[in-house]
Amino acid sequence: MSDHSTASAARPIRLTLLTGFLGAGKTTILNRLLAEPGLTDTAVVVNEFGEIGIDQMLVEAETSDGLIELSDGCLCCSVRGELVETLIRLGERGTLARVVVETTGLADPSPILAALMADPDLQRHYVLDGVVCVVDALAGPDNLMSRAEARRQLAVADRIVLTKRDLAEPEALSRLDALIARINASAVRLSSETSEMLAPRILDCGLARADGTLADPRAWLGVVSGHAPSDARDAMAQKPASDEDHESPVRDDHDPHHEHGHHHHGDVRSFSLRHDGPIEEEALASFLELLSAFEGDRLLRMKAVVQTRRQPERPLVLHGVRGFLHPPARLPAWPGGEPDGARLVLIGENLDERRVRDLFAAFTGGLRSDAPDRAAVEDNPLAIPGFRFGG
Ligand SMILES: Nc1nc2c(ncn2[C@@H]2O[C@H](COP(=O)(O)OP(=O)(O)OP(=O)(O)O)[C@@H](O)[C@H]2O)c(=O)[nH]1
Repeated sequence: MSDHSTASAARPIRLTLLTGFLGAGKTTILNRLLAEPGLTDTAVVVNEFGEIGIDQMLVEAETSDGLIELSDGCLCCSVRGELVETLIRLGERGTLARVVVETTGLADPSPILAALMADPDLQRHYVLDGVVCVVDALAGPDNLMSRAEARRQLAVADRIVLTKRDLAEPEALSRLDALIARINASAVRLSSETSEMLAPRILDCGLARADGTLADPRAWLGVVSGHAPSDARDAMAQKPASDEDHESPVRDDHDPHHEHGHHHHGDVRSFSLRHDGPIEEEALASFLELLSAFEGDRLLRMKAVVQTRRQPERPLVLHGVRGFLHPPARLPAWPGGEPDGARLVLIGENLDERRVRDLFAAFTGGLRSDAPDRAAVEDNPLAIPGFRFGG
């Protein structure tokens, strides 16, 4: 890591979360990233789970002055302790431009994301650049079918890097493709086999660009993408879940977090909501409030770009993890000058897609004949068929 004093103290540090199931190839990808030019003023935080030192030895020597290793167990369980303190300490140095946190293969990344959104000290120093999930093409399908952590890691990703394609049979690859499409259709996918540099393809994928400007929100949502071989162009047009889609739920048989109150036996999937034209600010706020109250625990991640009535020329950007909503941001203008209504991408575990769609329809005027209307919902949110208090 260079000790440049050029890094602006006022500019937030971009944080990348590098996740992926045990043995997926995270350290291999990290080593490759760090060998590429341009990763100056970067620190790497590695969490180990009972294997202290092993990954540190694997991460190449020239990065060692920027490598911090955590050792107090699973990152998702200790997130409010050592990781937060380490990140704050790094932030206070004032010289860093980027931090990459490699999670253990068993970590659920969403508490880490939620801490980033909820902790004022972290917010002062950091902006989330993105979540990169490494998926092993050989073991990936089985991991995704049987392990909740693997699904959660994939679900919250902005970028998915497929490794070990060289070892996988074509059938396994197409099974993996289908699982990824179901769990997270909007993330950009790429293969580690590429000879291209990885950094430009997996870093700087958040809304805040390195130069302080804002990226195209549609690319951030996964609506457009110039990178992926199987990008998310169609993700926004995904069909609503049908009963058929639930025929083979991906189940968790070995969730080690059951003692910590994490959900398991979950069906993790993504879907999107779309509204043409602007939405009233109050209606949006009410929708989000109810979404958070009733489905917050099951919402792993939500991203949205919304045209609102009072400032239709300035898109509102929303970013939520579980019950936490990042402070909404207004972009100066619509990319290309064309307002694009409202687009929301929701990724959840056991999320009731039908109820969320009904709720959205109730607040945006797109009512179906069998859905509650907005007045009824506002008078009595519990009137929504199937909603139970406390979700
Ligand atoms: N054939 C093949 N092997 C790979 C590929 N990527 C990684 N590996 C191998 O897979 C093994 C695990 O890779 P790591 O990078 O240590 O995986 P990890 O996700 O950091 O592992 P944990 O920290 O244990 O969760 C190593 O032996 C790598 O050399 C790939 O694309 N093809």
